[in-house]
Amino acid sequence: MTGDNAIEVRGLRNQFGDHVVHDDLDLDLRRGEILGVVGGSGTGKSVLLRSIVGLNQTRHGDIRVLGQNIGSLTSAEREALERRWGVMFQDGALFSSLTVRENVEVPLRAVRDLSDSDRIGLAELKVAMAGLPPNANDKYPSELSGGMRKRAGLARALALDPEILFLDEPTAGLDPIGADAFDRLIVELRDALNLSVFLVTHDLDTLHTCCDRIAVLAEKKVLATGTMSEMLAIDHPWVHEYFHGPRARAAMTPDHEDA
Ligand SMILES: Nc1ncnc2c1ncn2[C@@H]1O[C@H](COP(=O)(O)OP(=O)(O)OP(=O)(O)O)[C@@H](O)[C@H]1O
Repeated sequence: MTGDNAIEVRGLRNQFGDHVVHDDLDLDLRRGEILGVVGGSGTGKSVLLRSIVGLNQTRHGDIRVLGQNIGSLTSAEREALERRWGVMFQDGALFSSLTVRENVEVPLRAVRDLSDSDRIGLAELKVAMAGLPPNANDKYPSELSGGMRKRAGLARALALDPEILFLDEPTAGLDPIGADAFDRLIVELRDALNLSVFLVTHDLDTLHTCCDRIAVLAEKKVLATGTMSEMLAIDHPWVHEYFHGPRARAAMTPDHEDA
């Protein structure tokens, strides 16, 4: 593990029955970068995210997060490490019976010696940082638009001042203007909070707007990592189709970037 990497995955194998999803997969997330993780449907992007945050039992391979091997932690060490990352799942994964502020308060309740008023104040701060108006605090998830629910999920992921932010398809289902605003927010938050961001996406615009590097999942491993211009030079059928196809060309046009 080098000090420059927030996450190091080595030799990861994930298998469900006889279906091998990952085989000998290596991946690094450098500190302070936004890494876009892309790949065809079913290539195991979500399984990879879930393996790193310990929601998927991995039989083979090493996963080190912030210098610690997640396979060999005591439950107290694991709990302490979990407080150093935040996860925003695709659907926001909010508790429907809690308001937005109460949802963000959930992880804060694990912090000892935090008074009720400080907890509420911190939760409201995170809601504002995620770009929601003050009146969103008292709303229930069912009263929010899809984009607002994603921002509420983001606020909860930021609750404990994480060092690493995991985002699973953050712009899926958003209209282009909402998606663009969300992409810019991710970059602003990374810059302001010095986050390292692991971002699973299908969205080429997000790759252009946000990501410092891209990791392509194919053939059960990370087939390539690099910048967008490095991706454009890769001679692999899926990679070429993805980065040179009609949607890629649209995402790269200057008019589109200025929109
Ligand atoms: N708990 C599980 N049990 C059995 N198979 C699973 C489980 N979780 C994931 N899989 C399988 O692992 C493969 C990878 O799933 P995953 O959701 O990671 O793909 P993905 O790359 O995120 O796809 P998409 O882009 O469509 O969201 C799929 O074939 C899926 O059916």
